[in-house]
Amino acid sequence: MTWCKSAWQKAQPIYDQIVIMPFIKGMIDGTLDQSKFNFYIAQDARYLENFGRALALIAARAHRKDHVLDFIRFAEGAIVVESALHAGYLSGQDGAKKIEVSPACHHYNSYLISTAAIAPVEIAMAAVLPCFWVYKEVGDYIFEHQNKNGNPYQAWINTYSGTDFGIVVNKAILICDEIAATCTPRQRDAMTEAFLTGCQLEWMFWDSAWRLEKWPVMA
Ligand SMILES: Cc1ncc(CN)c(N)n1
Repeated sequence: MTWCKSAWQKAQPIYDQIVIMPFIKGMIDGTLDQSKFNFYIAQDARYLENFGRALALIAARAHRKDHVLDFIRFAEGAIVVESALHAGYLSGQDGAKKIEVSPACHHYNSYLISTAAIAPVEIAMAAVLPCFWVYKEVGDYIFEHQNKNGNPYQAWINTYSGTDFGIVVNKAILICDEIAATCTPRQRDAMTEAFLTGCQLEWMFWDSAWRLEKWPVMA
């Protein structure tokens, strides 16, 4: 079995919990409270900047030249394409850009940047894989089950269930399998651990938006 298939099998319980989250159910039927979605999208704009920087760091550290180019393109996709989707949603929000980064977003950003900067590069690649793969699976799931009648979250659903994003995700999966095939069992285990941490952080990100998460103590 490929590393990716085995890692996804281990992540399946987390994925199963993601698709039943109230936030995801609200996107499926289009009833998600607008304030929760606005919170999510404003946090996600801050996340995407850091995700893009993490991908650029991995590009700089990748051993293979084709992987350097792939990660440069991934970084561009996060900063240009995904951010454009967010800009569309954010344009209607007053002062959304001034929002304070939530604890979950802060934690996820720090994990991505520190792992991309100093972890062995195969672990860094595994750590960012859920950012691609979980979103594709969740996007497809929402697309299949969605209420299409005036769903306000249609642009989001179309982006993450779309074929363009699917091509990028398949590439990220392929790269991780190529790298894992050159690793020792111990290195592959460390990749799996990083992948599972990323999946948990994806769950936490949606959960934090549902709760409009605040810091327990204010500055
Ligand atoms: C938190 C999160 N994770 C992943 C994605 C998809 N790149 C996203 N937009 N936001």
